Amino acid sequence: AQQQEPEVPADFINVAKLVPDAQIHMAYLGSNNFVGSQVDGYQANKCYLQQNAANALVHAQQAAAARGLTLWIFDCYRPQRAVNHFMRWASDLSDTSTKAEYYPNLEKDKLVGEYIAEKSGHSRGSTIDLTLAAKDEAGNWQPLDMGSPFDMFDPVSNVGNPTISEAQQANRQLLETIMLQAGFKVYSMEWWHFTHQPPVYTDQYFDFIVR
Ligand SMILES: C[C@@H](N)C(=O)N[C@H](C)C(=O)O
Ligand SMILES: [Zn+2]
Repeated sequence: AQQQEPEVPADFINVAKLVPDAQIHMAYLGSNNFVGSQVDGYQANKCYLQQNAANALVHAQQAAAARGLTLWIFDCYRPQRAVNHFMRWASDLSDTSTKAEYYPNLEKDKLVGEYIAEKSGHSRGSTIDLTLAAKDEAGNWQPLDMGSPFDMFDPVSNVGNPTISEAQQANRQLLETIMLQAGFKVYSMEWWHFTHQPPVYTDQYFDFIVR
């Protein structure tokens, strides 16, 4: 008999329904990510979060909008099978095809732990990876310059890294302030990674497919 796929938990929300103006660009749905291919468990460009985190994100979007900006989302709930895919990728030290773009200064065997979690808050539904975006002259949203791209696994992505410009530091600070005021805490190693406080689930790792 075919195995049943887990359902979306009742208290998980499709964020686009609450925050329709946010830009959603789920990084692990396509191949433009550190794995270099579509990641297991992502089948749609949808951001799911646990209800409390989703409600809080409404406030973050309002604060961004008040400054003429919008939230630009890279990842939200992450199925455990995606994390398992990351771990398979990380253990294959012969595949370094994305090194130049995503971890130019670190060895691949140093990524799991500080930069990629084996048990991720994303799979508990209260964690989101995001940045801020502004409209360009043509009226298209463009991510602000944060001094390093999303998923650049490198000290330059650490919060408080002193080597980036003042403007880049100010952009990171603005993102952190907006998210902090909405109830999220930044992860010190990655300027884009925020967890809503207190997370509702602390040791449950969900595995429903994003579709
Ligand atoms: C992989 C990166 N986007 C990320 O979210 N890292 C943290 C540590 C995680 O995997 O939870
Ligand atoms: Zn993250």
